[in-house]
This record gives sequence, structure tokens and C-alpha cells, in this order.
Amino acid sequence: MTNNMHRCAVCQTNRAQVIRPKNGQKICKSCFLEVFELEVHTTIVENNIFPTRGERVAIGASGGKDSTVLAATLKTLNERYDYGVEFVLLSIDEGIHGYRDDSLETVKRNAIQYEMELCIVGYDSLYGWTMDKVVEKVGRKGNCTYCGVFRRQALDRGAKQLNISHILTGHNADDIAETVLMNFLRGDLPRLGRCAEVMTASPTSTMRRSKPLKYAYEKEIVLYAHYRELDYFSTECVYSPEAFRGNARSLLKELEKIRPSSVLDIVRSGEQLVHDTTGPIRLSCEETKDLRPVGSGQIGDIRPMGVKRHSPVTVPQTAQEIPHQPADGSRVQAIGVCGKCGYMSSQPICKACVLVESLNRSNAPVEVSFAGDQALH
Ligand SMILES: Nc1ncnc2c1ncn2[C@@H]1O[C@H](COP(=O)(O)OP(=O)(O)OP(=O)(O)O)[C@@H](O)[C@H]1O
Repeated sequence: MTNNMHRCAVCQTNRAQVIRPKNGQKICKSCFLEVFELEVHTTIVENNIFPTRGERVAIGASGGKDSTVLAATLKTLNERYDYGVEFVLLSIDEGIHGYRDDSLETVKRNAIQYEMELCIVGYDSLYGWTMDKVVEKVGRKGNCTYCGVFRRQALDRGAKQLNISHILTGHNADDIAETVLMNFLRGDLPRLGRCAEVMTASPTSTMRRSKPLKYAYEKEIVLYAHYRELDYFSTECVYSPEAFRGNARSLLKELEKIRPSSVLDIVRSGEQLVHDTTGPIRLSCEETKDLRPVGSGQIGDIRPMGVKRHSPVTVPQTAQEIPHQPADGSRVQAIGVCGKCGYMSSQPICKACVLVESLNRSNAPVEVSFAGDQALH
């Protein structure tokens, strides 16, 4: 790349070092960092993710690349754009020896590096079960269901302890596209629509949940972490990932090879379906036009592709105020409290308690039917 070197498509000065997977644009390292941050900022602004100055917001921090990049980017953006938000790192210790104990050490360092308070909540103290013990009992198949249900509630409970009602997670575009594919293949349209939203309020929680990295490709997250030399933990969970998600991931990777914009195309399809699930489902080819590279080469012109304006989520204040209307319009759920643990639940007994009861009760492997593999964290 000496004589024929490609110049950065944004600054037109430096040598291009990055080919952006979402649009093929060739840019230099410093423009990449700036564009990545600007796109996350745009997702935040367009979706009104931080409507209230002075709010304390929890970042679900696993020590992995996504949540570490999320924490680092948010610290930068909060200082640059003055959101006036206080971030707290919230980590769930699932009790997985050789995996989570190590990654929590990373989160502890991150808390110092980013000057954020850290709160760690363990499955052991909440449920009396670590994932190591769960796997000992139920085996590796299906253990992700327990982990997904427990983690979702554990994050809620941790946030509640901190008097926080808004949790951010590091789900990226690839995670969301996988979940959209899984729900599509299962024919689960209501869940499909919900999983593609940037902000959600669920029938079983008074928490808001947001995914500011929703439009960020996994590859760019890794690159961002690399260029900023972020301290993150990169080992996969020692228990095998949910099989169907693995299939969806392979399918997505194959599609991405043929058509790099597939990841965002699928995310966008999920967004379309959430608006259309009450009527006939239409996917227009016109939609994909928005995925062409945008901008005339100026940083200020670059917008996250596929970002649409959403109205801010209204957060219910009390359990009684939450009449949940599922996207399929099939039934209305109201929140009460779990008869076992007293934590909020749309059922007489919450899912976590049903699972704990079955673990405590039987010696036989426990049959589970919850969709705990839905990246419900
Ligand atoms: N143990 C945990 N404690 C707190 N938050 C968690 C935990 N596990 C997952 N999360 C949150 O859920 C998001 C998605 O988690 P997932 O298990 O899919 O991991 P991932 O895609 O590898 O993300 P990461 O790289 O942040 O670990 C994470 O980015 C994080 O915000």
C-alpha cells in the first residue's frame, strides 16, 4: 500500500486501514474510532435512550468485548456530549468456575479504569444454585435456559438494589440478527419483533432495557476494543452454547460472506415486523436501499445505517401500572408478585422460582420449556 495506498474515505488524508463490514468503506484508524462512537451516539439520540439528566443507569458488565466496549464508549460519549448520566457496572456472577470468576476480575479492573461503581450479584445467593451445580444436575443440554432466565432476573434485582430502573446491555447487531433468525425460523413473530427493539419494557419487569450497540457489527466492536487497547476477557463460556443459536450464527456468517449488509438487513427486517405483526407481514425490497453507504465523506454526515426514529418507551412506575399488550395482541398480562420470592412476575410463580423448585425437587433431569435462549439478559 505504498504508491497505490488507499486514502481514508472520510478524512481523505490518512492511509485507510479498515474496510467497514457494513458498507465496504475504507477508512483510517482515527476516523474509524470517531465514526464508531458517532454511530453509537446517534443510536442514543435518535432513540432518546437517556431522557433524564442525573439518572443512574446500569451497564450489564460481563467483562467480555461487547459490554467492555459499551462501557468505554459510553464513558467517552458522556464526557463528549454531556448526557449527564451516571453509569454503574452491574455484573452477574453465574458461578461458572474458570470462566466467570476470571471475567469478573476484568470487570473489577474496568470499574477502576472507567471510574464507575461496580455491583456484583451472584446466582448462588439469589437462587442457591451456581451454574456449575445446575450443569452437574441437568447436564449441558438445556443449561442455557436456566442461565438466561436467572440472569435476566438477576440483572433486574441487582439494578433494583442500586435503585436503578434502566439497564444497558452490550447486544450487538450480530446478536440481534441471530435472535431475529431464530425467532423467524420458529415462527415466533411477537418475540421476533420485540428482540429487534432498541429499548424494551417487558411484562415481567419494571426495568427499561436498552441496547446502544444494536447497530454495531461484532467485527467493528472487536476492532474498536483492539485500537483502544481495552482490557477485556475473551474466553467463551465453558458450557456449550445453545445449539439452535449456534446454527443461526453459522447461517448468519454464511450470509454475511455473500452479502456483508445481511446482518443489518436482518435487524431491519425484525424492526419492520414489530410494526406489522398486527396486520399482514410485508417486507419491502425498498427498505434495503437505506443500507447503502451514506455520507459524502464528512464525519458529520455519517449516520448508523438502518436507524429509525422510535418514540421513547414510557416506563411504568409500579407493578399495577403495567398492562402489557403483547405484540400479537393475544392477551394482556398484568404484573403482580411471585408467590415464592416476592419479586415481580406476570405469573403466580416467576420463571426463576419454577426452575429453582424443579432443581430442588427432583433428582431427574428437569424439563424446561422457557425460551431462555433469547439473549434475554
Ligand atoms: N454475567 C453478566 N453480568 C452482567 N451482564 C451480562 C452478563 N452476561 C451477559 N451480560 C450482558 O448481556 C450482553 C449480552 O451477553 P452475551 O452472553 O450474549 O455475551 P456477549 O455477546 O459475549 O457479550 P460480552 O462480550 O459483553 O460478554 C452483554 O454484553 C452484557 O451487557
